[in-house]
Amino acid sequence: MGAVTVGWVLTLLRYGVRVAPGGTLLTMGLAVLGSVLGMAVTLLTGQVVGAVPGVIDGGPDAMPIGEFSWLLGGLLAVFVIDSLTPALHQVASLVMDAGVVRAIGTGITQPLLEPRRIEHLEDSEVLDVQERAKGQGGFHLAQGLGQLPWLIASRVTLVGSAVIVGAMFAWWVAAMLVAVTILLEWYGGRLIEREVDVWWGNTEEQRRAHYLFNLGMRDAPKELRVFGLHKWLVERYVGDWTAGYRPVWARRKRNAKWSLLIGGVHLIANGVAILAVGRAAYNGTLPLTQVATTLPAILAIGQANNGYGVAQVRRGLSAYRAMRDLPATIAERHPEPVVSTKHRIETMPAREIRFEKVSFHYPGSDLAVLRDLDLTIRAHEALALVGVNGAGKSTLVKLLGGAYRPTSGRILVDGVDLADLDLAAWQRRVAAIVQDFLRFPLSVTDNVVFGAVERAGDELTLARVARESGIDDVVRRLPKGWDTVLDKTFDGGVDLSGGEWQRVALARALFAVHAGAGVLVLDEPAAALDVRAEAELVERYLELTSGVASLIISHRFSVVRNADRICVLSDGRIVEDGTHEELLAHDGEYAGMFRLQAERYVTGTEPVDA
Ligand SMILES: Nc1ncnc2c1ncn2[C@@H]1O[C@H](COP(=O)(O)OP(=O)(O)OP(=O)(O)O)[C@@H](O)[C@H]1O
Repeated sequence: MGAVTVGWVLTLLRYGVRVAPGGTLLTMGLAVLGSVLGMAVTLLTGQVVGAVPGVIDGGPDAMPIGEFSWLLGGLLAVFVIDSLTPALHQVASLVMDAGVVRAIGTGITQPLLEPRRIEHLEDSEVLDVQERAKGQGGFHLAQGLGQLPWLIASRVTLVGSAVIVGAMFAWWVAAMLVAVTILLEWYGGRLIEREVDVWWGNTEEQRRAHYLFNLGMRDAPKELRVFGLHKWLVERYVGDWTAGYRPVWARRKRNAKWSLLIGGVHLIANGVAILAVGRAAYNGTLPLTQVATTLPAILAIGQANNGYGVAQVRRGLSAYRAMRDLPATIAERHPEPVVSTKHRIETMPAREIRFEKVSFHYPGSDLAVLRDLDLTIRAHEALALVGVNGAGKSTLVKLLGGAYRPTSGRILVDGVDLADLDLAAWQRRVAAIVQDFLRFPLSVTDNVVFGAVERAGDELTLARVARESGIDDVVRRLPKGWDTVLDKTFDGGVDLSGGEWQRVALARALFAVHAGAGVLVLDEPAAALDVRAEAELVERYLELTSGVASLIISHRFSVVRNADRICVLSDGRIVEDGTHEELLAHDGEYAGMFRLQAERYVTGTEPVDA
C-alpha cells in the first residue's frame, strides 16, 4: 500500500462532483474551512496568551486594551464559527451521501442489467469486478468519498500547522513531526487494510454465517419451527461466525502490538518537539506568543495522522475503478451482437421458430444439456414439451428467449438467425411464465402490467386478463383491490397463496400477449393450481394461446394432452413428436409416462412427475 496521491484524491473528487455536485463541494469546502479555522484559533490563542502579561502589567510595549479586546473578540468569533461547521458538515455530507449511494447503485446495477443475455451473470471474472465495485468489509466507494473531506482537511492542518511550527519555532521540528506523522499514517492504514483483508478472506464462513442469519430472520421461519431447528441454527451461526472471526482476532492482536509501537514513536517525536520548545522557552529564546502558538500546532500535526481515512480512500478508489471498469469488462467478455434492423420483429414469428441442430452447455460446465436438437414451433400452434426432471426443458426456453446463445447450431425465427435479431425487440415478443417467476412486492396492477409496461394504463386489457387468468376473484377479495400490495411486510399488504400467485403470473403473461407478444411460454403454469383452476386453465388453454406460437411445459398430462402437438425431450434431443393420440399409439416414452400417471390417478395415489 502506498500513500494516497493527489491524483487519486482528484479522481474521487471529480466523481463526487459529477454525481452529487452541491453536497460534495459543500462537504469538502466545510472540512477545509474547519481546518483553516482550527489553525486560526491556534494563531489567535497564541497572540492572546502572549499579550496577557503586557496587558496586566501595562508596560510600554503592552498591547493597548482596545486592540486586545478586538483580538479576544476575533478569537471568540472564529471559535464560534469553527464550532458551527461540524453541524453544517453533517447535513452536507448526508446530501452528498444520498447522491453518491444512488449513483453507485445505478453504476453497478445498470451494466449488469443492460445486456439482453445473462451469460455475464455467471462469469466469475465479471462477478469479481462487481464484488470489488461493491466494496468489502464496510470499505466501499461511498465510505471513501465520505472520508475524503476529512483526509483533505487533515492534509491542510498538517501543512498549515507545520508552517506555524517552522516559522514560529524551528523547521527541523516541523519536518520531523510531518515525516513521523506521514510514516505512522501510512503504517496505520496498512494495518487496518490487513485486518479487513483477513476478515474478508474468510468468505466461506462469513457467507455461511450471513446465510444462517437471514434464514433465521426472514427466509424460513416456518420450516425452522416445524423441524425444531432453531437451536441448531443458533449454534451453527455462532460456530461459523466465531470461526470466521478467529483469524481477524489473531491479526488484531498482532496489530495491537504494532499499534503500541506506533504510539510509542508518536509519543517520542512529540516529546522531543515539546521538550525543544520548553528548553527554548526556559532559555528565553522563544517568546510566550510563539510558545503558546507552537505547542497546539505540534499537537495538531500529530492529530492529522489519519490512517483510517487513508485506508478508506484507497479502498474507495479501488471500488470506483472496478465500477468504472465493469461495463468494459462485460462488453469485452460478452459483446452484444451487431444486429441488422431490417427485420420486422414486431410481426415475428409469422411462420415458425426452428431449432436447428442446437447443442448447449452452461458457461463453466462441460455437461451438454441439449445435443443437436431439432425442433420446430409453428406460429399459431400450441406445442407441449415434456420430459423428466433435468431433461433441459427450461434451458430450451432460455435459449428461445435469447438469454443464452446455443453452443452450436442455430435458432431461426422465420428463417432469420436469432443471433441476427435485435434481442431487446425479440424479448418483447416473448411472454413467459417461468417456474421461478418474479413476485414483485408491489400492487396487483403492477404485478400484471409489468408484462408490458408500455401499456400500463390499459384498464380494458387488465380486466380482460383478470377474467382469463381467474384473478378477478382474488382481486375482489383483497382489501384494496388492484392496489393491494402483494407483500405482508408492507402496510396493508397481503400474502397470496402459491396458486393465486401463479394466476397473477399467468395474467402478466397474457397481458404481454394482448399487448402484442407473439410467443407465449408457460413453464409449469398449473403446478400450484387446485384441480378446479387447473381444469379451467386446460379448458381455456387453446383459446388463450390462439394467435400466438405457444410452448407449454408441464408434468401434468391433463394440461399437456390438449396441445396441438407434443414433443418429448430426452437425452438432449426431441425423441417423440406428435399429437396425444399419435404418441399413445406410438407406445414410446410419452405413452409410458402417461400410463404411469393415469394409473396413479385411477388407484388413488398422487400423480408422479413425468
Ligand atoms: N444456470 C445453470 N448452470 C449450470 N447448469 C444448469 C443451470 N441451470 C440448469 N442447469 C442444469 O441443466 C440441466 C437441465 O436443467 P433444466 O432446468 O433445463 O431442466 P428441466 O427439464 O426444466 O427440469 P425440471 O423438469 O426439473 O424443471 C440440469 O442438469 C441442470 O442442473
